[in-house]
Amino acid sequence: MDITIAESTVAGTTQAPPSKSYTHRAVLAAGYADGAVVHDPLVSADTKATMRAVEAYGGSVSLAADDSTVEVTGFDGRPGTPDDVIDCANSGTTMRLVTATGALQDDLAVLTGDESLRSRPQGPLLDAIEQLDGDAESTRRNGQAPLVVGGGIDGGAVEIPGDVSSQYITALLMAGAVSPDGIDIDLTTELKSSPYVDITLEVLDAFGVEAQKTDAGFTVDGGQTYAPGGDYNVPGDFSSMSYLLAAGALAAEDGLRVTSAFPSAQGDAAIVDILDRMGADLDWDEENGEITVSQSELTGIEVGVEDTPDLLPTIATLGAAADGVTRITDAEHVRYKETDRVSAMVEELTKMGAEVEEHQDELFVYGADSELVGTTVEGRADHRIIMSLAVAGLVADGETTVTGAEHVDVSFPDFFDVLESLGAAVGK
Ligand SMILES: O=C(O)C1=C[C@@H](OP(=O)(O)O)[C@@H](O)[C@H](O)C1
Ligand SMILES: C=C(OP(=O)(O)O)C(=O)O
Repeated sequence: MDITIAESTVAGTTQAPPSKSYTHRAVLAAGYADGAVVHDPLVSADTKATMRAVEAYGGSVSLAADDSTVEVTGFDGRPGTPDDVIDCANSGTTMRLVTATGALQDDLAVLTGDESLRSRPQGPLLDAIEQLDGDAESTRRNGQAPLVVGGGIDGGAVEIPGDVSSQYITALLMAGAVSPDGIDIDLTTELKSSPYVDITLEVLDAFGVEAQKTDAGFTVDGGQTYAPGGDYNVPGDFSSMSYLLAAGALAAEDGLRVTSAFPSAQGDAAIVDILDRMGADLDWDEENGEITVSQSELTGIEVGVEDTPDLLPTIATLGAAADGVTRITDAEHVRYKETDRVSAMVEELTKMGAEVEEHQDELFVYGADSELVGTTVEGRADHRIIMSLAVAGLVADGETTVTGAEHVDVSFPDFFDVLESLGAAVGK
């Protein structure tokens, strides 16, 4: 489905969607427990993949008709052998987290996903499972899915790089807690995306599971039980909020208010500081979870995205509409996402008339001396590329067409309805 956005303004109040990262973890933690009710879950293509995986390992998942809760009956620390292949669809988080679950059962589990997911790196996690004497294979022996895992790991010590994906660490911590011996993780390189491990520690703590940072990495004791029968509330998603706030900073002449913006472990809350540094007129009422932002003259800044990879597309769009140079550094791991998002943003913003320069781990966006121009841009079946380009479309001259817009269902299924309800000129 192609979507067109014409140059337009936004105004009003909107609620941020629930956090994808917290929903994945809460649903899986409930699976590791004997069950829990997750309130305000994100119901999206990616989180549904995690729900399917919990069912494949022997849990059951029941979503309220209005999506307000998901009731999980867990497999209580002992995943069963799946009856069928687990389809993780487009979700890296699902694949990584439930690969480690699969290593806990004695038989074999097979995990696959869509073309994008089958091109993403899984090798370091497979190596880690092998270090724990589990079975872990890439069927094509290229470190990518389809994967086959099993072997009933007991736990132990692993060495793993930290600069490919933090999701490997999350996966090992969540599974390690119910392994007999626990898992000690020694990071062989610097950890990127580290706030996502903080989110994991926060969710584990809420389920009564202890895991810690160590000098070398992280550790989790084995033989723990995920607390049964609890209720878990999912906070709003700051990565999703970044598109709304960027839309506000670029196109809300009369201001835009975003609710469900309470502080949490999410690194992507950095979008508030980034917009502030770029000169946006913005206020975060942390107590009431509300951010207000108005259209502002933005200036380019330098931002490192080592902890906030999912913000790169949003920042690139903001940079293209700002004056001066925006330099986005520490971005190499952003190439391992649904698409290579560094190249994707360079190529698509260039089509819109922006001047962008790509390096292996950074990118320079030279602020628009002339206005961005509407044209057809490829969404590349990547939700974050689609949403960022749609926001750029709000300030581009004429009409911008974004291809494959239905892929926003991965993290923000009603993104275009929300944009339209705020007054943007969206054509479906
Ligand atoms: O654990 C998570 O919920 C996530 C971790 C990050 O990935 P990496 O750790 O692979 O950078 C992030 O990009 C992804 O959208 C969600
Ligand atoms: C990279 C992302 O998610 P995942 O790794 O779960 O596919 C994302 O949501 O931007």
